[in-house]
Amino acid sequence: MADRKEKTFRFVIVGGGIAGVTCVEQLSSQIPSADLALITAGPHIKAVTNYKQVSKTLEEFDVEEQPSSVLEEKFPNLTVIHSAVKSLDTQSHSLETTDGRVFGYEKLCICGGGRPKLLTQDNPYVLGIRDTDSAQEFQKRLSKAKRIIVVGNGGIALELVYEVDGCEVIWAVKDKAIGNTFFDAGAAQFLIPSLEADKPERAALCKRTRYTTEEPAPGGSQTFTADRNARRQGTGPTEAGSALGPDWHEGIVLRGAEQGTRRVSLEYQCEVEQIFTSEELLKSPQQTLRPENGSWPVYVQLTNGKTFGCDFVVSATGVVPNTEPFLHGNNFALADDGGLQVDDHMMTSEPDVYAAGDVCTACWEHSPMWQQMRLWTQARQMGWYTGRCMAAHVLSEPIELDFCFELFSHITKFFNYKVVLLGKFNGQGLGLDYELLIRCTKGQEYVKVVLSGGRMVGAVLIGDTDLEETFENLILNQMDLTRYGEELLNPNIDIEDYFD
Ligand SMILES: Cc1cc2nc3c(=O)[nH]c(=O)nc-3n(C[C@H](O)[C@H](O)[C@H](O)COP(=O)(O)OP(=O)(O)OC[C@H]3O[C@@H](n4cnc5c(N)ncnc54)[C@H](O)[C@@H]3O)c2cc1C
Ligand SMILES: NC(=O)C1=CN([C@@H]2O[C@H](COP(=O)(O)OP(=O)(O)OC[C@H]3O[C@@H](n4cnc5c(N)ncnc54)[C@H](O)[C@@H]3O)[C@@H](O)[C@H]2O)C=CC1
Repeated sequence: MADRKEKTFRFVIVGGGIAGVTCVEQLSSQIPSADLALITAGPHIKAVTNYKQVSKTLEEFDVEEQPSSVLEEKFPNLTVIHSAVKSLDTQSHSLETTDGRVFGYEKLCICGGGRPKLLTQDNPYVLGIRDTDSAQEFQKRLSKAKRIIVVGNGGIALELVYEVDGCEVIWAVKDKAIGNTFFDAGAAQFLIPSLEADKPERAALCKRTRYTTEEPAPGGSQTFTADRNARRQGTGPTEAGSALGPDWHEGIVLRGAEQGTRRVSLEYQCEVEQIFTSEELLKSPQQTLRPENGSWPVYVQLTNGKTFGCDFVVSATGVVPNTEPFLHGNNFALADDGGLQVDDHMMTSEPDVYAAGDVCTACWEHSPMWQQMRLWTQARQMGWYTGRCMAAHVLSEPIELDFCFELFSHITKFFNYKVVLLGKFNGQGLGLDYELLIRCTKGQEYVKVVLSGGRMVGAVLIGDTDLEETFENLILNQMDLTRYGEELLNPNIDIEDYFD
């Protein structure tokens, strides 16, 4: 491959998602004279706009899908190559794209993102949602559907069950409570009534730039219904490749074939046993497959013994890092979750190769209050820090792990509530060595504080609590809070004044 090199760049970044684009921006601003290439499979790039540092570690921003020319105009030394990398040879420092071109690099950063970890591959009735194309396919299939089954209990499932109208949703979760990747059973209990309530009108909700697509008890159950008439319009361009993100569903119509009602039925503590089509059902001995009445294109048998028919299944069961084209013939160390292992300078195990965002796994010794989650904010932070590391290395300057990796922090929205997560918000890694303080006002706020050895190590804030900055400080400064006891969450005390 080496002798076919068309050009050698000082820096090559693979992937036009948030991690890759932020890395490009950082490198270009630190070393404007450097020859730099962004190689990306998708036709558009994702750029961070309206970035706002909310507090020391909390950040908010919008994301815009942009033509790559915007980036090239901003950084004259940047070349954007729209093709997928199909192979990499770290020895000769070269890579080949699917259109047959070979490029060399001095330093490479892999930001290839992740792909949905589907329940099963190649089943046309099982969909995952990752990028604009898959969201569009979901929307198209939903518009003809009367019932779908959503499997998974993380971010995508939480968003879908709340947003989908005009279609019955059966939501199968492995756990005892909803939203296990983001919060505990108490918070789940606080949020559940929202599934019964009407959604606020759309216009009042939209805060960010939207993604747009073209219109086209073990075994226990719970059912929630709500009427809603809000309608949304969907127009605009399509793209393939980068992950969706905050508010992706606000620009598209998530409506099934029926009118009016949202109906979510929850199946707790169960997994998918098998998925079979109506033809397979007819061939099966009656005792094995016993779905409820009705005729459906596909049936799902759950481990709680129930079988449901539906139009299709959404597998919202996490992501796997997109490492495939980079591994063959190279010696990348992989983490247990399949991500490219990176050290505290975002370097992989191969020389001159860095990685950032969903594709990598942070393998340095983490700060006691930080953990990796494959989130938009972390993709931006990693892309930014990797750009700084790459620049520091070529300039022979020292660089230390960035402060953003001191404390895990995430702002998002579920069921139309603001949700802030800080530190070890679910007592992650603490075993039994922690206590919880909880304050909850139905329909208004849920505040949970995780204390270990009398010090605050994490928090979940749902609703407009206005506590995030104070709690962030208390976690960062590790003040002994023993003497304050439950007063810490006394709603009659202005906690900010308390700690001044
Ligand atoms: C439906 C959905 C909702 C989400 N909501 C939120 C949210 O509310 N908040 C939040 O924080 N996070 C959210 N996330 C997660 C967030 O979007 C991702 O963590 C983040 O975008 C990852 O960014 P990335 O740059 O690492 O990867 P990606 O955005 O996946 O970008 C990867 C890039 O690499 C390119 N690529 C891949 N393979 C190759 C190759 N071989 N050659 C060349 N280019 C290649 C792709 O085209 C793409 O441009 C959501 C994710 C999804 C799917
Ligand atoms: N508001 C936010 O911050 C949002 C973030 N995201 C991010 O996007 C990415 C993709 O989202 P998700 O697919 O929801 O991933 P996720 O990692 O958030 O959740 C995956 C869920 O699937 C469950 N699961 C895994 N395998 C399963 C199986 N075989 N059967 C049943 N359940 C299984 C897990 O227990 C977990 O509840 C994640 O990185 C997520 O953090 C997505 C939507 C919103």
